[in-house]
This record gives sequence, structure tokens and C-alpha cells, in this order.
Amino acid sequence: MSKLRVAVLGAKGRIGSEAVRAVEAADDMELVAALGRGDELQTLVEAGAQVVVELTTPDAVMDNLDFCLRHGIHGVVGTTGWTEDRLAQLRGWLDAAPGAGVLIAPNFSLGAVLTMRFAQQAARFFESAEIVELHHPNKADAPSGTAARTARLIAEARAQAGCPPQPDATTTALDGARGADVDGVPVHSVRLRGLLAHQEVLLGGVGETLTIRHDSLHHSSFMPGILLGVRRVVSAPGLTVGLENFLDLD
Ligand SMILES: NC(=O)c1ccc[n+]([C@@H]2O[C@H](COP(=O)([O-])OP(=O)(O)OC[C@H]3O[C@@H](n4cnc5c(N)ncnc54)[C@H](O)[C@@H]3O)[C@@H](O)[C@H]2O)c1
Ligand SMILES: O=C(O)C1=N[C@H](C(=O)O)CCC1
Repeated sequence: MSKLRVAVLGAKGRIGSEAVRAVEAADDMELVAALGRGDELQTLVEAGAQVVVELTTPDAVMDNLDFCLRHGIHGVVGTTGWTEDRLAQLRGWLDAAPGAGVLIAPNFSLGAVLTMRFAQQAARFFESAEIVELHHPNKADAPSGTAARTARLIAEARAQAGCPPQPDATTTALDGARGADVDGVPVHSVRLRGLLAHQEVLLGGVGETLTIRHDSLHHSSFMPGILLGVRRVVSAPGLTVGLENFLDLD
């Protein structure tokens, strides 16, 4: 069986360098390119890459995906910064590239994917829902892509169930004291030396609370999800948002 020809963009970064090692160690994959900032994207075409693992920055990801899709290369994307406008633009590029697939995974770790699923399931049963995400201080974006996605999933579940807005009597607050409002769900971002990637979903009802917590302790936690994404995206044309779509969770 021929090996999947895989390239990594952002290959010298924190997660990209780990992804390079994971692809090299996978029996069914061949690492054909490992590119960093300033490297020529044309190398992907010359190397015959079938799938690009995109782990760069929100500033770079759109140009990289535009190039990949114009050359029929599938994408597995961990880079954050996804807005509805960006997703719409990506869908347009995919429409013009029949057969090509892109997976956007706000988080590649199994525990984080399950946290999102559990939070989505629990959201309608509690009056209050808030998220605390905690990351290393070198992270460029806040809130994290995972927290933003979790908040949207909670908000969707609550809206579908007809839940009223959350109780909150705050009338006076310092800017930021109640976190960022993501679709009505407050998200609080901590940046602390010593941490990697952590999230708590706090749910509150009358006389009880439920806390769902996940901790990524090392970048290795993201690698099985990345490799699964590479294996599955080649037969999943169009846009897939969330690794849960490639896991048989239900
Ligand atoms: N989805 C997940 O599970 C997951 C996990 C960890 C990190 N991330 C995300 O991945 C991204 C990278 O995170 P990081 O901690 O590795 O950051 P990082 O700053 O360590 O790495 C980013 C790398 O991309 C390079 N780069 C920038 N522009 C580029 C370009 N045009 N082409 C190629 N390389 C380019 C940078 O030079 C840098 O080496 C962030 O958006 C982060 O939030 C996602
Ligand atoms: O380290 C990061 O940066 C991470 N980014 C993703 C996010 O923003 O959710 C996933 C967790 C690690």
C-alpha cells in the first residue's frame, strides 16, 4: 500500500515540530516537506504533497490554504482564528476544488473533543455556563479556539432547548472582569508560565455545580488526532469542522 505523502507547515513551531516527528514515525505516511515562515509554498507541489498539516498562525493560514486548494492538496488545520467570514471564504475555495477536503480541528486531543461533547450535552440542564481556559503565556490568541468553539456549542444547545439567558446581576464591572462574551457564554482566559493547554467548563444549577476539566500536559496529546485527521481527510471532500466528525462518538 502506498504511503500518504504529508507536509507540515509551521514545522519549527511548538506543535509543528512535534507533528513532524509524529508523521515521520507513522508507518503509513511519508513526510515530504516541512516548511517554516518564508519557505516557498511551491515546494509542496514539487514534493507531491497530498495532505498539508497547517500549524502556523492566524495571519498565515488563509493564504496557505488558498494555495493548497488551488493545487488540489487536502488540509488538516490546527491553526486558530476561525470566524464565520473565514469559514465562508474557505467553503468558496473548496467549491472550486472538487474532491479536496479540509479538516479544521479547534483541538486535536481526544480529551478536549470529549470535553466539548460533554459540555454540549450538559448545557441545557443548567442555568449558568462559563468557561475558563488556561494556556502557556506564549499563546498569541485569546480566547483559545477550543474555548470559542465550546462556548458556541453550549450556546447552540441552550438555544435549541429554549433556555433563557443566563442569570447575571452585574451592573458595575471593570472592563474584562466578566470575561469575553462568546454567544452569551462568558469565557475567561488565563496565561500562565508552566501551563500548556487546559480548560474548565463550569455549569451551575440550583444547589449544584458540574465542572468538566481537561488538561493537555504535552504536545504529544495532539498527535493521534492529527494523524487520524490526515488519514480521514483524503476521503472527506469539503469542509469538516471538529475532529469529532472523524470519531464514532454516538
Ligand atoms: N488544534 C490544536 O489541537 C492545536 C494545538 C496546539 C496549537 N494549536 C494552534 O496552532 C497554531 C500554532 O501554535 P504553536 O504553539 O505551535 O505556535 P508557534 O508560534 O510555536 O508556531 C507557529 C510556527 O508557524 C511559523 N509560521 C508563521 N507563518 C508561517 C507561514 N506562512 N508558513 C509556514 N510557517 C509559518 C512560525 O514561524 C512558527 O514557527 C496556533 O494557532 C495554536 O493555537 C492548535
Ligand atoms: O497552545 C495553543 O496555542 C493551543 N491552541 C489551541 C486553541 O487555541 O484552542 C488548542 C490548544 C493549544
